[in-house]
Amino acid sequence: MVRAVPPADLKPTTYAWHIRAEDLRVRAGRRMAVDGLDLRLGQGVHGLLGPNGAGKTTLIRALATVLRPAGGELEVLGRTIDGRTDLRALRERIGYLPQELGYYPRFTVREFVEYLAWLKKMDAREVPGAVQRAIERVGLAGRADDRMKTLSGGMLRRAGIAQAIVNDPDVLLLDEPTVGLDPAQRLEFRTLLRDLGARACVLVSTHLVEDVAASCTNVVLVDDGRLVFQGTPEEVAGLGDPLDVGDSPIERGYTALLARPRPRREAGR
Ligand SMILES: Nc1ncnc2c1ncn2[C@@H]1O[C@H](COP(=O)(O)OP(=O)(O)OP(=O)(O)O)[C@@H](O)[C@H]1O
Repeated sequence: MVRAVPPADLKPTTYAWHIRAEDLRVRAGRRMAVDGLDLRLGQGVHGLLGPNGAGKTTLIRALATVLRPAGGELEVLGRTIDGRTDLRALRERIGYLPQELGYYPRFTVREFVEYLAWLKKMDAREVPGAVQRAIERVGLAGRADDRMKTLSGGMLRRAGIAQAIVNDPDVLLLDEPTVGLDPAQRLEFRTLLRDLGARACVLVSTHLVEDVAASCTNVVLVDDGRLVFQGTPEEVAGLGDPLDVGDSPIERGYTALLARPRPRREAGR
């Protein structure tokens, strides 16, 4: 059967921002976990910070087109994310590491990354080389032909990062990628992030404020489903004072930002 391609999918898309959200609302279960969020992100590495339950995972799932917005506007690579847009072509240009990675335990690392490359409709001739490169970039070349079920937690995280980057995405969404990585791997991951951010828009959620200081060009702080602050790590570091809780200037700045009084929500929102 020949599928009619909607005209919007044939049009070349131009966009000012890789990600643009206006008054975005996204439900997680029955809760409006993202509730009135405005955000504009371009190329670079954006560190997504916020306390537990702030809405980071829900935001990332909406950007990955897993969750559909309940209100407001969301555009990724110039495509509107709503119930009407065909998202297939867009998904092929997004890399996504979910907080909880699903995989077949009997797949090898190579098969796992190949499978995801296939789902992203990569050109079959390019797949073997792209898979090998992605596995090398996350430092798993020595385990490429081992089954997923034999990997440690940190190695699984790295396999997850490999599948997210295999298609050289324009938007890369990484939900807590450094969980389980040992200190040497975290340092290598910072270098990888900087490298990826040189051409793509990378959004990486983490609780490790120090990682953001070391590898991100931009800090995005959310709390209670809304954007609280967006700026450089240096700006965050400049906001703290010695009495704020934290072991480093950026940690103290982060604490100070979260403690700032914020406008109340309107009734009914
Ligand atoms: N499936 C769900 N059903 C109901 N509530 C949910 C569901 N998923 C998330 N929530 C709620 O939505 C809010 C935002 O959750 P989310 O996981 O997006 O936050 P987060 O910033 O990623 O948190 P963490 O740092 O703990 O991972 C929280 O109050 C959470 O309890």
